[in-house]
Amino acid sequence: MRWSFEQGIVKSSKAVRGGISVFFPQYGVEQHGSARNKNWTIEDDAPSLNSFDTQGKSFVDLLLKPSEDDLKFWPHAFEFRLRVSLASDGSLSLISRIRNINGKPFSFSFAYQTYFSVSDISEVRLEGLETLDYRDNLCKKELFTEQGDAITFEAEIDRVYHSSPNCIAVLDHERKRTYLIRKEGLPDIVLWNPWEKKSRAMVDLGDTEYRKMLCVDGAAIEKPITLKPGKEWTGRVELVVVPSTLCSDFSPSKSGQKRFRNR
Ligand SMILES: O=P(O)(O)OC[C@H]1O[C@@H](O)[C@H](O)[C@@H](O)[C@@H]1O
Repeated sequence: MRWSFEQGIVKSSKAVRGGISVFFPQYGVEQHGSARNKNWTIEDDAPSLNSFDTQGKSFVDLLLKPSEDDLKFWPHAFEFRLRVSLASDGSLSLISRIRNINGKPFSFSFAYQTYFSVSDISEVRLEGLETLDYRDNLCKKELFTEQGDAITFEAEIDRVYHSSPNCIAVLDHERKRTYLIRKEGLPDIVLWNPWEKKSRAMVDLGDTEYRKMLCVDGAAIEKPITLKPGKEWTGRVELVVVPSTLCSDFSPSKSGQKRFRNR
């Protein structure tokens, strides 16, 4: 499901290109926040979650707390718990819980930067973002409105779509498979593909690897989340792969009305 770089560079202080990265506490600033470059600890006795998030799944609980040095750059104490779960049907879930353990409120933006592996970017169609407003990072974050058609890809793209439905579909015609992205607490979707020219300038991306990937990120960016002291925010994403034949009656707008768990 997930795309990973072929000839990238792995350094502990630098995010790996591919897979899923967590952007926190600031999307678009200083490498999208430091969370993705940190060493997380495994938490054996994480505070419990709804039983739906555990049943029939293998999972690991991770914990991130800011160090003294981190607090010099972003002076807000927090506990960030991340549960990564794999269900027997192959679906992958990430549940982030961020708690303010500060004396004062703080605000943050967030994204699960998710690299999907595709047969070829020209074979991909994305459904669920039709007619939505988006900010185009390639046009000074200007606001535009998407047309009524599913999105296809012919050039570099770097956009943040607002108020998106809770289910988005990425259809890969050649592989005849569809990725479903179900999310909760994450109103925005980031779409990113660097295309050819930018790929050539990136040291951790092969010159033609952009054709084999598409980033579709569940996110909270346009309206940052504000957390009062002691409060906790939760943002979930679930990634499912299904044969495209099973998706013929798929409608993101209908699915978006449903709660994440009522599928
Ligand atoms: O190279 P990075 O830090 O992983 O970021 C890749 C891209 O991530 C996307 O989410 C951003 O919208 C882009 O602007 C950015 O270029």
